[in-house]
Order: sequence, then C-alpha cells, then structure tokens
Amino acid sequence: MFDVTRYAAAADTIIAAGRFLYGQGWSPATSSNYSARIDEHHVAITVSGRHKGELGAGDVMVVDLEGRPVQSECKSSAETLLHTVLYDIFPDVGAVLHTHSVNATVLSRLLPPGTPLKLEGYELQKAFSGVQSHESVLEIPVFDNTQDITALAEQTKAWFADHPEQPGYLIRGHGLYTWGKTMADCLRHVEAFEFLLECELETMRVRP
Ligand SMILES: CSC[C@@H](O)[C@@H](O)C(=O)COP(=O)(O)O
Ligand SMILES: [Zn+2]
Repeated sequence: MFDVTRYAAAADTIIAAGRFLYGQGWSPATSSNYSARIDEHHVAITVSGRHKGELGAGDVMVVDLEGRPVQSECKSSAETLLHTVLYDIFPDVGAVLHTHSVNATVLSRLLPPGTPLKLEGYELQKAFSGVQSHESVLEIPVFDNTQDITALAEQTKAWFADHPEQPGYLIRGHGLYTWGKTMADCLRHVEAFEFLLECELETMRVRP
C-alpha cells in the first residue's frame, strides 16, 4: 500500500506542472501525461483524457510499476507503460513528463527515420542533470509513433537501459518524454528541450 500524504504531495506537483505546461502551449487539447513517484512500487499519474491545464485531485490516480491501477476505478493515461518502464529501470527517477509541443511534433517529423536528434555546442545543454559542458553530445532518439504502447514501452526500456545518460526521447509526430529526480528537475528538462528544439528548427530555417 502507499502513503496517502506522499500521494497528495505527488499529485500537487502534477497539478502545478499541468498548469504551467498547458500555459506554455506544450499540452494542448487534453494531450500529454504526467507522473511522479510515490515510493519504490507506486506512481501518481494523470487519468486518461483529462484537460492538463485544469487538473484537480480527481484527475490523478495511483498505479504500480506494471501500470496496474491501485485503489482506483479510473483509467490511467493510455501511455502509462511509457512512464512505468522509466521508474522501473531508473530507481532515482522521481518524475516523468510527456508533452505535445509544436516544436517537438514538427522537428520529429523532419528528422529522417533512424536519425537521432544530435544536440551539441549549446550552453543550455547544461540544464540537463549530469551534463557539464556544451561540448558533450546528446543523441536524442526518435521512435516511430504507434498505438501499440506495450511495444513502444519495451523499445524505450531496452534503449534507455543501454543509454542511461540521455535525458529524453521524441516520438515522431507525437511529442517529447523526459524525466528527472524531482518534478522541478523534470520541468527544467522540458524547458531545456523546448529551447533546444526551437534552436534546431530555427537553424534549419536559416540554413536549410
Ligand atoms: C489528445 S490526443 C493525445 C493522446 O493520444 C496521447 O498521446 C496523450 O498524450 C494523452 O493521452 P492520455 O490517455 O490522456 O494520457
Ligand atoms: Zn501523447
């Protein structure tokens, strides 16, 4: 069983994150899903289909690390397994955020299949936990979009088990997944990604 006080604290961070991310235009039209770890075996996650700018306590539920609902009749995010595999392979991950920004959607469609997004030479890469220099090379994988979330969860799990230092991934024509030790770290990662994705798109515009 999970601690209710810890659940309430996790839900509060999710609700506040939703208000911010929706306000930025990165979670339109009920898209996106957010989660925060409660303990070793439980995660608070958004209920499927809810408006992410207007989340309340009833829009956040608990699942275990296999993605099964715990003490809830609600249906958790359709992409629950994409969250739980990350908590499973990274014991220090405390929050996962998935967003649907225009930049993530457009850039992921422009990159040729099989080509990761290579981020190199940007000072803002240091906003990612563990990155010390603009000279580090980040290779952000772009997975093909699919409605088979179980298969995609297996794919992402295998890739990140081998590349634990990479801070996130894109799904083509769909959006961004990133995570952090705390919700604050995770929100900083979303912001960093958004800045860097926009830089990449702008670079393509002026230097096609
Ligand atoms: C509103 S379309 C977006 C959804 O298909 C999905 O990708 C998404 O991000 C939200 O799904 P949800 O089940 O609410 O977590
Ligand atoms: Zn989505």
